[in-house]
Amino acid sequence: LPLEQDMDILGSELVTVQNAGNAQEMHQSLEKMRHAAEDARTGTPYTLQGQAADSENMKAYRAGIDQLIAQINVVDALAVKNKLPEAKAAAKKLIDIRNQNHRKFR
Ligand code: HEM
Repeated sequence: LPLEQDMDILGSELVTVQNAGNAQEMHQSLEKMRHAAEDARTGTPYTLQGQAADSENMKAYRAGIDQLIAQINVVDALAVKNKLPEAKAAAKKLIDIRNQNHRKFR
């Protein structure tokens, strides 16, 4: 998918994660977020168009996506243990990671 579409999926699924009424619902949205992030990892932001795939900026972009995937995995590990409040607390870090990376790459 185009990067914007992956980002739209991240955005709508993040809302579901934050408002999930049970851990299973949260888990399903986190799987969709992980899938969208993995696809976004293969894309190029508009701000970096024309830069080589192995440029420092593109490496930094993929490192930001990897940081997001790592935190998705932290949240999901809590969700599959049915620790909903802890998972929601850990999901707040997803927003910090989004904001930091949007400042750099969006
Ligand atoms: C949960 C985390 C995130 C959410 C909810 C999110 C959400 C969004 C949304 C809604 C957009 C606008 C898409 C549109 O124009 O339709 C966007 C754009 C963008 N985001 Fe994210 N984002 C997240 C994490 C990240 C991360 C980690 C990065 C980079 C490492 C990133 C890079 C970008 C870029 C570059 C754009 C502009 C689109 C482009 O250049 O093609 N985002 N994001």
